[in-house]
Amino acid sequence: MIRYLTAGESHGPQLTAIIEGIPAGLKISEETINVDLARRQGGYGRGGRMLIEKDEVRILSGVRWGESIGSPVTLSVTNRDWVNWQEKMSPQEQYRDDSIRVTRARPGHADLPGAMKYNHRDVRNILERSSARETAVRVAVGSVARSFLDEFGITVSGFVVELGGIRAEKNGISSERLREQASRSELATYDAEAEQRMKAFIDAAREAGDTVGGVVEIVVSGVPVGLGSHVQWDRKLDARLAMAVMSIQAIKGVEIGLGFESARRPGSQVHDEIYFDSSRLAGGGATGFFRNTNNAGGLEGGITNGEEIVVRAAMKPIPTLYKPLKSVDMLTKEPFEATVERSDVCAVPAAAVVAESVVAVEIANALLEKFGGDSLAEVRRNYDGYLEYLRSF
Ligand SMILES: Cc1cc2nc3c(=O)[nH]c(=O)nc-3n(C[C@H](O)[C@H](O)[C@H](O)COP(=O)(O)O)c2cc1C
Ligand SMILES: C=C(O[C@@H]1CC(C(=O)O)=C[C@@H](OP(=O)(O)O)[C@H]1O)C(=O)O
Repeated sequence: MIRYLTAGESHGPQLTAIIEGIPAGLKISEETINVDLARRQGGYGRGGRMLIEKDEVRILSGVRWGESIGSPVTLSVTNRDWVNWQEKMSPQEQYRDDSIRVTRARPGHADLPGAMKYNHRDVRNILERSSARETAVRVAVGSVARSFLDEFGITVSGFVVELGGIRAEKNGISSERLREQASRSELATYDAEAEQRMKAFIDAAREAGDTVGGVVEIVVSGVPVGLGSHVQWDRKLDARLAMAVMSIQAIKGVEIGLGFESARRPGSQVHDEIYFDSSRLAGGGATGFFRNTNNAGGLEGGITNGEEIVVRAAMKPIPTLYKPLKSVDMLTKEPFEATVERSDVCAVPAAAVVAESVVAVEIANALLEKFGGDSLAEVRRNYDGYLEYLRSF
């Protein structure tokens, strides 16, 4: 079972994660993690902060000579912007300066409920941690989970499928080609024509001082039948995926497979009919059972059914706008219009990478729960034994 915690403020010295439960013998490298960190930083529509940061991970424990040793893995990502905030974010009392308190709570942020809950008169004590800067180190954690999944031929891909009401069309293209096209896109989408219109939408929002949200889709390929369980609410893999994805800043909706659309259709147009073809087994497939549709998004009863897992998430528009929103000063109770120095206009492509990462952690966890072992070799033995059994089912 993988557990992890993150720590760190947006303008503090660094973000840190400690991951517990990575089996021994897994190849983990800073270079591999950095590829995912760079992917998260990219994407059309981001603001000035991304010009300052160049995220690179440091592995501080749990890895020796390129492989996990079974002890907790500590990862850290430096905040380059911290040099500009050393005194304002200092842990030392001598730097206290009440004149720089932030007392104007921004709508759509954790600012006001957080300040009220934690008895703060300075919103900075809330916003520093509620910021999505934290997702940098979550992506580093996800990257380790991905390396683990790679060992079992499981891939996790994220796409922007809708932005500003513009939908990306798959047009019958194979999953592999979709991934390839998305990897070349500034918006992590696979539809070049839709991408142009999406970019124009972002440009128009920026001009208008407004912001943009969208929908991301995460596809997990190569998952065996039988991860997750129907027997208890907190073992259902669909529930765990929903929680993980919903925990990402600004995500307001999660659906699996057809999701909300399934509520609009009759049952005959929703459920994926079951077929069997023994030649699939002869051809090296894991099982002879198959479906011609995947409206369930790879999950039935909280258990993987061997089809691709498909999770979609709705991201609200970035809450800090150049076009001011009304709010009230926490101390004076006077109304004001929230102003902003810098902010993203759109971070949907970044959210796709973050969602990939949190999904990867949940899938890795479900795999470890079923095939658990303290070393990669042990997990693999358990996995191979199960696959062997499945072929005879
Ligand atoms: C990758 C990413 C980047 C974000 N960038 C910004 C930003 O620049 N400005 C902003 O106001 N919110 C940004 N957000 C959203 C806020 O962090 C989020 O809306 C806020 O913390 C409130 O949390 P909630 O929307 O989950 O309720 C970003 C979110 C993500 C996932
Ligand atoms: C730093 C990141 O995203 C930040 C998330 C964020 C927020 O309020 O969530 C606000 C912005 O930070 P700042 O206020 O420093 O400009 C974004 O840049 C990042 O993704 O690495």
